[in-house]
Amino acid sequence: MSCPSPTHFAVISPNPNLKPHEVSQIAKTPFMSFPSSHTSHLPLQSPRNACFFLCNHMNKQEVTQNGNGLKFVRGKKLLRDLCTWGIGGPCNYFLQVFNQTQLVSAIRYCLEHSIQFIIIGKGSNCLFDDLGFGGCVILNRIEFLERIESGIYRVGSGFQFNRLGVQCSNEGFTGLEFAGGIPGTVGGATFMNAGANGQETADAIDSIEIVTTEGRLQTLKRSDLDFGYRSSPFQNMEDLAAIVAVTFQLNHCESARRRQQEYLERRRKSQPVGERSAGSVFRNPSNLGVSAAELIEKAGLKSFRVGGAMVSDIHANFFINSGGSTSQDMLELINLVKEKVNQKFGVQLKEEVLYVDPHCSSVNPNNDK
Ligand SMILES: NC(=O)C1=CN([C@@H]2O[C@H](COP(=O)(O)OP(=O)(O)OC[C@H]3O[C@@H](n4cnc5c(N)ncnc54)[C@H](OP(=O)(O)O)[C@@H]3O)[C@@H](O)[C@H]2O)C=CC1
Ligand SMILES: C=C(O[C@H]1[C@H](O)[C@@H](CO)O[C@H](OP(=O)(O)OP(=O)(O)OC[C@H]2O[C@@H](n3ccc(=O)[nH]c3=O)[C@H](O)[C@@H]2O)[C@@H]1NC(C)=O)C(=O)O
Repeated sequence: MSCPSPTHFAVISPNPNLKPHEVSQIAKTPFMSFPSSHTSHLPLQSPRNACFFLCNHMNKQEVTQNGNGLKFVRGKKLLRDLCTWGIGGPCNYFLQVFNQTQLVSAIRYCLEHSIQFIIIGKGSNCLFDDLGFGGCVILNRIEFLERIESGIYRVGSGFQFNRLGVQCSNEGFTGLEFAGGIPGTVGGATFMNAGANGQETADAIDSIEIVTTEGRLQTLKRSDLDFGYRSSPFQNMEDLAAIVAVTFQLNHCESARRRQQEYLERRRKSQPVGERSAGSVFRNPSNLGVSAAELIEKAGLKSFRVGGAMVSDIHANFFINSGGSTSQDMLELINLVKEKVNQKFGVQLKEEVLYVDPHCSSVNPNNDK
């Protein structure tokens, strides 16, 4: 399906049966439940209609300002400019927040006006839809870094994770060397429990500050939280609005800097750095002793493509937007690869990337709990 432009949205009639509360309803839908041509399977009262309904109002007002002076850009911001895959249509509301006060204010505004919202960092683990997103995208720019004491860093959730990894390693602390090449934010890495080279984000965390959907601030101790491979309690936390800051506790280590540079070098050789990707598309299957990439390569799928979406010829678990990939191309490629790997090896791959439904919150389809 081609990407409708904002003007295209404007001529589509809203569904007259749709009530405002249905538009803002949070409906978490697993990635895997989307067939490759899901648009043709939608029932009439689907949230996709809700998206048309919202988008139909887009261009009337370009900026909405809330009581605290926050400016929401209306209907103009393209999601493809906010993610590493470079895919995605317009979002109905968009704003950037630079501190906790702005974040809380934005969340309250969305809640009071029944506008569904998502928080994004670098968009390095997201697949947006060509239809865009009918709610509000809040871009996290909370980027402070405080050195509390030796080896203890309190960092804004919008701080670049790779920058943090390089900085801590250069200062002689171990625990985040792997972060050196990860294109996300501290918030995204904590939410996903990002990992590489045998290290994981959660292992370096001391505490996490969050805002709840009621606008309350809470500090959670790492020792009270249950993290797993690419999983965090935040993926299932119903009253989480956003992670605001994370405190890391690291140990001194002479070789941290060298190790960080080695990891980065290894990444440059084994991954398609510089291409438009979202990192690993699938999680590695647990307890099989084989990686998702190996299975995809052995199924003969390196360089396999659907439209502008392509399996990387460098690393088979990286799918590339080789130019002009639509969200549909990428979804179809993901589904085809899953099918073929399942047919050949009887292994059901599970996505690591998150699909942001145009009318729903993004979801992690593979929460292990
Ligand atoms: N190992 C590697 O080489 C790579 C790893 N990655 C992983 O993906 C992560 C993605 O980071 P990033 O690009 O910043 O994330 P994204 O902008 O891609 O956001 C992905 C999702 O994470 C959640 N999220 C992000 N920030 C916050 C926050 N502050 N509070 C609460 N939830 C948040 C949101 O989920 P929701 O909308 O459901 O709330 C969001 O939809 C990386 O840090 C890493 O873990 C990505 C690429 C390569
Ligand atoms: C990129 C991500 O994280 C990466 C992380 O950077 C690397 C490095 O530690 O290890 C994981 O990849 P990975 O398991 O594919 O690691 P690699 O070391 O590249 O490959 C594992 C095995 O697969 C083989 N391999 C790799 C690529 C390929 O095209 N074909 C292939 O057969 C390799 O030879 C190796 O034997 C993380 N991915 C997951 C899903 O766990 C991400 O999360 O987005």
